[in-house]
Amino acid sequence: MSTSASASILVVDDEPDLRTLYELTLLREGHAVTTAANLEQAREGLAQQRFDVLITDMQLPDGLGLTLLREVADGQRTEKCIVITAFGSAENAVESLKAGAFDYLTKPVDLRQLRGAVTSALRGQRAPLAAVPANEPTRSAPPPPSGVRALARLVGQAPSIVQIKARIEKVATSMAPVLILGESGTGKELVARAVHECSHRASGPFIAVNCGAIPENLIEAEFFGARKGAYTGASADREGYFQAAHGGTLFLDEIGDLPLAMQAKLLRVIQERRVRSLGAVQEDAVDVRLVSATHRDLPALVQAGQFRQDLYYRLNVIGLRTPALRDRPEDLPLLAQALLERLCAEAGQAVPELSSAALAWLQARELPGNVRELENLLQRALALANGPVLHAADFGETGDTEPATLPDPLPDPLAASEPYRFVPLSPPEADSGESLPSDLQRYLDDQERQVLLKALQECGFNRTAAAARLGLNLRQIRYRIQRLGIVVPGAPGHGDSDAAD
Ligand SMILES: Nc1ncnc2c1ncn2[C@@H]1O[C@H](COP(=O)(O)OP(=O)(O)OP(=O)(O)O)[C@@H](O)[C@H]1O
Repeated sequence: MSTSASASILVVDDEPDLRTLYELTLLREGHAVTTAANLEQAREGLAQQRFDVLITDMQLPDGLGLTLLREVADGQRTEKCIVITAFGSAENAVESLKAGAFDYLTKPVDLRQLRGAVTSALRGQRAPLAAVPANEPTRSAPPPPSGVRALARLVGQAPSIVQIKARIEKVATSMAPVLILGESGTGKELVARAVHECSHRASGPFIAVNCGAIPENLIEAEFFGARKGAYTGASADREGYFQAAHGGTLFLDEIGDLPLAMQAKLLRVIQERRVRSLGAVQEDAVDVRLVSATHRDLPALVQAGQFRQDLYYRLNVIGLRTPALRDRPEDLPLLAQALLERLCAEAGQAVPELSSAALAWLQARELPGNVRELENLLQRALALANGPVLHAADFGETGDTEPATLPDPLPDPLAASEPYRFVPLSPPEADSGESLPSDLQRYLDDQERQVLLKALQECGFNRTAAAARLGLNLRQIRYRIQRLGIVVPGAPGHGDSDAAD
C-alpha cells in the first residue's frame, strides 16, 4: 500500500494550465505525478502502470471522465478515482459516485480540497478488488474489527439482512453519501454506524443528529457552530456538528424533518465542503462523510415541495433500505435472544430463558414499531418477570387475544413509586427551607419536566396534542422531551420517536 508521502497519481485534464497546477500541487506533496490530456493518453498511462489515485476532469476532448472510471471498475483495477465536475453539475457528481468514484471535486478546484481528497483516497487504499458490480463502490479487504462488530450488531439471517450487510461493506469505502430508508425501529441508526465502522473513517468521529429534534432558531448554530456573541446567549465559541464530525461521519437522522431554509444551507455545504460558523468571517474546509436516514417517504416530500429535489439527489447517491420486521418473521427468535442478552448485560442480570409460549406470543404480535417495539416488550417483561424463565404472562398476556402492544406507563423520573404522577409545581429546593435553589438550571429543568409530564399524561402521551396544549410545536416538544430525558411509553429511551403520536 502506498503512503501519502509517495503515491503515484495520474492527472487527466485537457487544460494545460490546470493540469500543471494540479501536478505542481501534488508534486509538492511528495507524490509521483503522471499527466494526460485526454482519454487516449490516460488509457496509455493506465496500460503501462498501476496508480494509487486517478484524478480526471469530467469533460475531455475525446469523451467523458466517467468512461475512464467505468474502465477502471470493469478492469477490476485498484486506482481510487477522483472526478472534477463543473460547478453546479450535481448530476455529474452523483453519476461519478455511482460509477465508483471515490470522491468528486467541483470547479474551480480548491487546492486544499484536492490535497484533502487525495489524502483521504490514499487512507482508503486497499488490496486489489474482487469482481463486483461496476456501478457500486467496492471493497475486498475485510472491514476493520470495529466494522465486524458493528455488522454483528445487526442481527438477522433473512436474505434482506444478509444483503444489506453486504452492501454496507461495499459502500463503506467511498465518500459517496448514503441514504437509509426504512420504517421506525428497523435499525437505520445501526446501519449508519456500521457504514461508519466499516469505512476507513472508523477511527474518526461518528456524530448522530436528529434533524427533527432541534428548534428551528438553533439549527444553523447546531450544524455549523457559532462564534462567541453571534447570538444572544452565545457566550463562547462552539463547534457545530460538521466541525465535530471532521474526519468522520455525520449521520443526519430524520432528514425529512429538516426545514426548507436549512435544506438550502446544507446543500451549499455539501457542494462546497466548507462551513462558516455563525458570526465567523472565514469558512473552514470540512471532511465529512454524510449518511442520512428517514422513515418518511422522501420522494413524496420532494413531490409535495417540502424537500429540495437537488438535496435529495445529493444525499441519495447510495440507497439502503432496512426491512420491516414483519417482512422477516424468521428472524424474530434470533432477535429476541440477542436483545435479551444485550438488555441483561446492560442491566447486569442473568439472561432468562424465553419460554416457547412467550415466543409464540411475540410471534403473534404485529409489532408496527419493529425491532424497537420488540425490545420494549422484552424490557418490560424483564422488569415484570420473576425467575429464570420469561413466560407469556410477563408480557402482559392476560389470556384474551388482545395484544398488549403499549407497555404500562413508565415510572415518573420525579416520583419513582407512581407512574407519571404529576408533582405539584413546588420548588424542589425551596421545600427544604432555602429561599433560593442552589442549582438554578436543575431547578428549572425539574419544573419544565413536571409541566411536560402533566401535559403528556393529560393528552394520553400524544406529543402533538401535548405540544398544542403548551403552545409549542412538535419539533419544540420533541427537543424538550429529549433534552430532559423524558421517556414516552412505547418509546423508552427514545423520547423523540414518533411511536407515541
Ligand atoms: N437488526 C437488528 N439487530 C439488533 N438490534 C436491532 C436491529 N434493528 C434494530 N435494532 C434495535 O432496535 C432499536 C431501534 O433501532 P434504530 O434506532 O437503529 O432504528 P431506527 O430505524 O433508526 O429508528 P427511528 O426511525 O425511530 O429512529 C435499537 O435499540 C437497535 O439496537
